[in-house]
Amino acid sequence: MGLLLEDSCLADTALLLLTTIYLLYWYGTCTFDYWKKRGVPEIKKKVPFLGSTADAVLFKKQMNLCILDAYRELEGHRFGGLYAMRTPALIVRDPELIKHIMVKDFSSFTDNSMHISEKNDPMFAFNIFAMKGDKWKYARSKLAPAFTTGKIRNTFPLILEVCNDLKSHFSSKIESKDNDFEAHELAKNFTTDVVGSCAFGIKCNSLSEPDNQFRKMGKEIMSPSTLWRQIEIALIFFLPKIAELLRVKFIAKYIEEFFQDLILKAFAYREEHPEFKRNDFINLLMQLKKLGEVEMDEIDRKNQTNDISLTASDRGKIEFSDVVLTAQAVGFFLDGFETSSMALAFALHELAMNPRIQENLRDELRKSFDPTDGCINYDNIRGCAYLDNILHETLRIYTPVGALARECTKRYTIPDSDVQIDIGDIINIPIYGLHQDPKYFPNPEVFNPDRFTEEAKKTRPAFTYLPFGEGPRQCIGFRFAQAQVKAAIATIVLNFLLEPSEKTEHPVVFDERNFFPHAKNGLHLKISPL
Ligand code: HEM
Repeated sequence: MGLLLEDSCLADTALLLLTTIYLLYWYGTCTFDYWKKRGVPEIKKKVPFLGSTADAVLFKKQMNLCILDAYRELEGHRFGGLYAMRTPALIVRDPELIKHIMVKDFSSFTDNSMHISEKNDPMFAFNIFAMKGDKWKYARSKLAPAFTTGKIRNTFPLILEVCNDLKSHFSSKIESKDNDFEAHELAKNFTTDVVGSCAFGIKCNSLSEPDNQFRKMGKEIMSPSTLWRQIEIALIFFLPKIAELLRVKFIAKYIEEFFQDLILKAFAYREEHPEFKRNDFINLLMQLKKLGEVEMDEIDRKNQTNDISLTASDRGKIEFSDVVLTAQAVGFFLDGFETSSMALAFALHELAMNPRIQENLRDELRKSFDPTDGCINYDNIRGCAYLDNILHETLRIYTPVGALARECTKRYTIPDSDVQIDIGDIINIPIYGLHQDPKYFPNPEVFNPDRFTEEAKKTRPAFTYLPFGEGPRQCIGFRFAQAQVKAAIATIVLNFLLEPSEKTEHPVVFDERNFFPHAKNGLHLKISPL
């Protein structure tokens, strides 16, 4: 009798276990026929729960390389399906179709696929990258005048101050015969100081004191130090509904408070001292707070770009409260910090690996800058075509944002097909795949800035080179990013010789544990006097 009871208990447990396994398996795979049902070709790899992104989620491959695999597998197709974990996404390969999605038919794809709660995580939710629909349009139209050529020109002297610190930093290293440096760490310290000065109005000296509080807080946002924070951030990106339910925040409370405090103190000081003038982002945020808009000068008006003229209705009107304003300054970390640091670090790496390119750049810089006043200024740096090409080629090979995920906001039929895209469907723009396609960039692994001469650009289709995205949602900070990265490169190349060190690894091996393309073993270089 006892044995019989035990047997039936075991059978019940086994049945329960099998049912649970079956249900879990069903849940982990039930979306995997989405593209097949629509007659869309798709990526073969579909791991339960992890979909086509299993290699990235399991840290087997860096995200950009996963994007490249998917892009290559769909060779010969204009578009195809993949599964970002369980979520179906349509990867679009055809540049003409990409143009439709990003520009011509933008009204069907106005949002990035990101769901962040304003209540729970305001500093991330009010970053315009995460904002949606009319609210995004309103915020973007109000913030765009803060990023014009004229505004960057005004801010440029602050960037140059940090460049001078960079020069002194290297000079004292050379003096003390410590010629080796890790380019990514250096670039992060440089970018932190630029963000501190230009966006928060403070001097943080991360180049000489890399352990300062501002640097530490910036680090916490983008590279959380504890495993628990890493899990929380993975939840926000991969399981946003659960993250919201658990009230997980991307910007942790203590970080939020730190930056909020800095901004409020800066506002208070400037209100008490109206004679204090500084051409930084705080100044522009204060205009937004007081006047409801950022003032535009004659040059801004003359060069009015698409994004400034974006007409926003009052339907999306938001109040530029202290939290919303702080979120814009924190955006320099969220959107601009990793991206710009990577661009600078990899550019230095390639210049060290390519002495002829470095020498040509030095020639161009020497001709462009007047050595008597020793001054780099915004206009002559913008006029350096070769420097521009070097930055573009760096962003092609080491694309910081390897793919974009847009959400369909209005039902759409793909031109020249009968495939319907429904509201909520995700569109993936495989930027890194395009940048590595030999059809557009022959010998894609070779660093060759001449791909970006005016003549060379004419030989390939538009929408095949997209490091800053395109259309109304294009990177709002692209001019600022280029200004700071170019100023740092020019400062270094004009004053020092860059060379590989004994520890340099080339080609770079990407760290599979990092969402962004980081060098697994660092970017070790050597600096010497000229
Ligand atoms: C090399 C550096 C940078 C790269 C490669 C980069 C790249 C990008 C890309 C690919 C996008 C998405 C564009 C799209 O959806 O079409 C983007 C958006 C954005 N970027 Fe950047 N970025 C850089 C630096 C910066 C900087 C310095 C800022 C300063 C605040 C910034 C602020 C933003 C913002 C706010 C958005 C969202 C725009 C919107 O959705 O309306 N970025 N960036």
